[in-house]
Amino acid sequence: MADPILTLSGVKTNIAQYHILQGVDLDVPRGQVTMLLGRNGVGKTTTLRSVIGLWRAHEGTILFDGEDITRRPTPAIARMGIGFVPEDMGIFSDLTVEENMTLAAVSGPVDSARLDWLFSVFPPLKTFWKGYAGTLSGGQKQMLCIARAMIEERKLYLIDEPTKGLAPAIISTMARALRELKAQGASILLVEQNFAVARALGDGAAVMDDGRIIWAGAMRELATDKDLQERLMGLSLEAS
Ligand SMILES: Nc1ncnc2c1ncn2[C@@H]1O[C@H](COP(=O)(O)OP(=O)(O)OP(=O)(O)O)[C@@H](O)[C@H]1O
Repeated sequence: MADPILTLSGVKTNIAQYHILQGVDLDVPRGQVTMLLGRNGVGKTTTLRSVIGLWRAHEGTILFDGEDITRRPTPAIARMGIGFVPEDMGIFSDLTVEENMTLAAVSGPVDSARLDWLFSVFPPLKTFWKGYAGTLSGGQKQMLCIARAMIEERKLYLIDEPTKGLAPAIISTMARALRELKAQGASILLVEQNFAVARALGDGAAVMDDGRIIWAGAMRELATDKDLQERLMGLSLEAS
């Protein structure tokens, strides 16, 4: 692949005594949306957390934009241009939406043009700007979580199950936001269980099983091949 933005080679990550990642090889192309798929518990979240340094890979290498980030501390990795949206959202309930967003802008004051763009994609953030994040609905909290990662331009976004438990209208809002992010030139690695969303947004897909990538290719190839889906994930994604 020509010059991927992120490359994992033979990444092994242990959590306590468990060998969770058992040699992950993955290329994330520049300017594309790559879907990380697979059954529950196969290591998708652990892969994202290993990239950003919240778990430490004990073997293998992780290259971001040509630089080895395998042993760098998380803040240094983030500063190089990686935004991370964790599955548990990680917002501050006791702070306002404004305070949550301001804290997320680590390199200086919030850029007003970027904020206007985020308000246009996530209108409730403008409506509840002075409200406490803890009082937002589940969907609004997820918008805030993603908007925090987007408040500054990043080269790569790692996003863990952004549509989990959300209503269809909010899923559409999320999808639009991610499309706009990609249109701005960002690369995205997205864990997504909702295959309709994965198919609509993904350029490429990588499927994990048991701590390894067992298939990688074009999303359209996976989306049109039910046998492949069943073989890779043991179920028809069309049905999910
Ligand atoms: N803090 C932890 N302590 C012990 N085991 C953990 C911990 N976090 C994750 N694991 C285990 O690591 C394995 C991979 O988990 P991970 O969250 O990466 O999977 P996943 O593919 O993202 O699954 P899901 O779709 O359910 O989030 C699972 O067996 C899980 O139980």
